[in-house]
Amino acid sequence: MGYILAIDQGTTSTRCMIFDSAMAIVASDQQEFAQHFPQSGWVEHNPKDLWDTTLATCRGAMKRAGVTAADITAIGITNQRETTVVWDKATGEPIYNAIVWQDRRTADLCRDLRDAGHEQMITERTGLRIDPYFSSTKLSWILDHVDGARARAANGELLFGTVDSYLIWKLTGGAVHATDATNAARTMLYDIRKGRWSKTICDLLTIPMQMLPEVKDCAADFGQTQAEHFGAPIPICGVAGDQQAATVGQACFKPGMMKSTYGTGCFALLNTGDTPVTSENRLLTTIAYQLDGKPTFALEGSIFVAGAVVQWLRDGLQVIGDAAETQALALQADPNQNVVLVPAFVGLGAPYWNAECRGAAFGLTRSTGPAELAKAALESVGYQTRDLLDAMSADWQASGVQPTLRVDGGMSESNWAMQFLADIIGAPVDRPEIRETTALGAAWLAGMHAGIYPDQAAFAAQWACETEFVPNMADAARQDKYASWKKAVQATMNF
Ligand SMILES: Nc1ncnc2c1ncn2[C@@H]1O[C@H](COP(=O)(O)OP(=O)(O)O)[C@@H](O)[C@H]1O
Ligand SMILES: O=P(O)(O)OC[C@H](O)CO
Repeated sequence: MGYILAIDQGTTSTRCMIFDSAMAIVASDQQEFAQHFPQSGWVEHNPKDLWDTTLATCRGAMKRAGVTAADITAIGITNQRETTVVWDKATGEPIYNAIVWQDRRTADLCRDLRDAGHEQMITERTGLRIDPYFSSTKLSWILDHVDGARARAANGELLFGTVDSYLIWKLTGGAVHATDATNAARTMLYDIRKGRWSKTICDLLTIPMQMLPEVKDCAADFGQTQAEHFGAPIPICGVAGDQQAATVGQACFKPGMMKSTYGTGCFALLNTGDTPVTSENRLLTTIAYQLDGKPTFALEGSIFVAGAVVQWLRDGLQVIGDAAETQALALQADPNQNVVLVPAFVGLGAPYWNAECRGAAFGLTRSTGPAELAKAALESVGYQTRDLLDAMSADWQASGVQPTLRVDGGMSESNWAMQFLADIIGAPVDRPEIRETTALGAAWLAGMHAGIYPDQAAFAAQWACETEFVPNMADAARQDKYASWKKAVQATMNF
């Protein structure tokens, strides 16, 4: 006993990490899986891949750690959010691929909902904007496009879930159909103030409420895994969407604390305490975590393309062989070229919310090469974060945002990108010693619920900074560079 297994089911890979009783990582395993792009702007995953990689990485990590199910006290699950799965209640078989959070296929349906005047009602309840990003219109699309699905759903034959729900269902052998409040808050079907599914929105989208999972706290009993998966049952005691798990893992427990995670996309969450703050600046209001029945709220800025721009340099343009090469390239770039890259590959998220525009590069010359493009790619992530932080400060002026930004995720490994981030936001950027904050957050939720990990205050006291990036750019240069970015974004949206 004494180990916690954290499953981190992300957009491009599934990871499993085993933490010991002191919350140190003793082993991990990771598997990538296929991304499917059936049409422009569409992104799907095969749910079988999500499940298979979950099982394989859990077993792999257990083997590496030399532990059996009997050694594991509890499982914590964290997941790519919003991604939508619908499956047959009797067989557990999905009726369609998982529609991924990045997928824009429901842009028209979202426009229709806005044009019909539903945005205010939906935002008041869910804290979200009407956008294809969230689960509800993806669910509606599946019910409309899979033969007979609406009727079967109405008949109680189909279940809906975000990826956490689907994995819980599979792990427990269909015994538990549940999610946690943070994942529910991303569906655009959940009333974050009342803490229950919104009948009004379900009726509007003709979604039978019986297909929705039960909503629990982030630290709660989510059932036990079937013995056949890992050799003996293991209780599932913690669940949170990946960005919320990172907020927990970064110990952003006090109002005003903020983290930004740089994976495929970038997601900044600002803890606003027990009050859901309505954004005047096109940010989202969401649940940061829910413990003992009490939600803590956050303002969230979601950027769809962060590390993905580096993947594009590697896989699309093939100008780098590995993500880490961008750092050396950025250092070699000609400082006199002002290349601005707007990576709107799937439109733009916060604070622009433009589903239709696509990416653009400005300031290209004949001597622009991989170095300048790599630099512009890393800079684009800093600029997008600045957009979010400006919006957060404007929304939360009275209470005050703490000046330091805690960062994590794959791209936070890049010292160059993190230094540029500090420069362009004009505030310190703190990178923690434990970079696997998402898995750590899920592990802590599970371990705390199981009674083997410290309470919130003691956990927060353990957070340790590895590097603080201090701003080192003249104000005038910062203003000039950011002004170029704003012009480039406008031009991209006008194109
Ligand atoms: N050293 C690096 N410099 C720049 N980008 C990086 C670096 N290492 C990883 N990345 C980017 O970070 C992303 C992977 O981060 P990760 O947190 O694993 O993402 P996800 O959970 O979304 O799959 C990739 O998009 C990759 O391009
Ligand atoms: O898989 P990630 O880490 O890119 O996170 C995806 C987000 O949860 C989408 O909202």
